[in-house]
Amino acid sequence: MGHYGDYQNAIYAAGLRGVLPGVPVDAATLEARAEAAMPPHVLNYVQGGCGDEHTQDENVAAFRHWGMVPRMMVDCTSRDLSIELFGHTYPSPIFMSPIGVTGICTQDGHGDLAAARVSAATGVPMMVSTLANDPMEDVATALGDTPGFFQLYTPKNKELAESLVSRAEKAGYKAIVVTLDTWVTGWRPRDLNAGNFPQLRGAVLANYFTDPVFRSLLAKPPEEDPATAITTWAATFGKVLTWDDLDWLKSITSLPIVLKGICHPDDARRAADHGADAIYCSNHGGRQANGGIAAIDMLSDVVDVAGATPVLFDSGVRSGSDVVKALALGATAVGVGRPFVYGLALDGADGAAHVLKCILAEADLLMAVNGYPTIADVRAAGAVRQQA
Ligand SMILES: Cc1cc2nc3c(=O)[nH]c(=O)nc-3n(C[C@H](O)[C@H](O)[C@H](O)COP(=O)(O)O)c2cc1C
Ligand SMILES: O=C(O)C(=O)c1ccccc1
Repeated sequence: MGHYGDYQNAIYAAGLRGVLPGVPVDAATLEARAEAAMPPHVLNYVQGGCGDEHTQDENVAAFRHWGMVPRMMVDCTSRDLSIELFGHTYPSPIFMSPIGVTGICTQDGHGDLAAARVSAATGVPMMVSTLANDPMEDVATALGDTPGFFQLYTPKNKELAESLVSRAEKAGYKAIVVTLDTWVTGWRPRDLNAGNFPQLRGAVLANYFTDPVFRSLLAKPPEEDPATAITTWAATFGKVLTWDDLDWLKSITSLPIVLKGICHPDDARRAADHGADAIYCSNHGGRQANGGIAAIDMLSDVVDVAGATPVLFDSGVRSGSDVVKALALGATAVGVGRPFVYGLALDGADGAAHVLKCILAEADLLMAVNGYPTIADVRAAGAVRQQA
């Protein structure tokens, strides 16, 4: 079996034939290309965050405070980047974070299906947002043999929540990722200045519009009266969850429950004590609250109290070295967010697959050069240090 790092050889070999990568291999050039190519309202929504975007910038910058320490004289000719999660072995330690507007990031409006095909082709799992342009059942089919996760935005209406969860379970998703930090939208100046919020224009509401419970709340089906369907969506969108709700969530599904948005170690301890199946350390990419600490700077504190409960991580991951650092700080798996969407916008499924392959190639080559043949070695004490 080849290594993820072999993608580097493939790029050089193509170069010898005069074929250059159609989508850049690094995050900065990728983002610049996406800026030039994406429709401004979609770009603003994806690229933007809260307030003056200090937290989202800090998420990226803070990775520089952490440095890997190389080991020598280790046989690294073979690397193993596989991980275990919920009793399943995944070939790579990364996943696609849930991105609610994935659907509108391809010109055909079926970005969720394109991302699912990327997952099928690469084996990188996808977290499918509640906010999708195609119903979760269709996205699940496009995932092929790669396991998928369903990200739940818990509606105020509990029957609707239960319906979404039971559909996810029937469709074959392997976990329910409950997002805790987005029952209300944070203050997003770019979208406010453009007066644009995609959901309020009816984008990415397919999971609601196809849901029998949601439809039963409407006098007329969404196809006949979309405006009322959108208002109904907005009225039921976000339930404030408290710890008591975890028992309810666990009671409505036999799937593992992942709590997304945890940064405080006391919350992580409570999640582990209350039987969450995984903790997802994230600050939503700085899209929900500005002024927050970089998520990566909270990761080891969260891991320290999580005990045997796996900790997933995202927010600011832009490269293979970011992935390895998050693994070294104790993450079980690491989410890639905005970069895969930029790849999708630039070149559809091929572009997004390329972005993920580049991140994996860099991670693999870093482990090779740094003398860490497995993720267990990366997690060994001393692999990463905080630096000024
Ligand atoms: C455009 C966009 C839409 C998002 N939609 C969702 C969503 O539907 N559900 C969710 O849990 N998180 C959502 N997120 C947050 C991501 O899952 C992830 O936490 C974030 O993108 C990490 O930050 P990064 O992309 O800067 O690394 C969204 C993020 C972006 C950029
Ligand atoms: O844009 C987001 O980050 C997101 O996930 C969202 C979804 C619904 C309402 C507000 C934010």
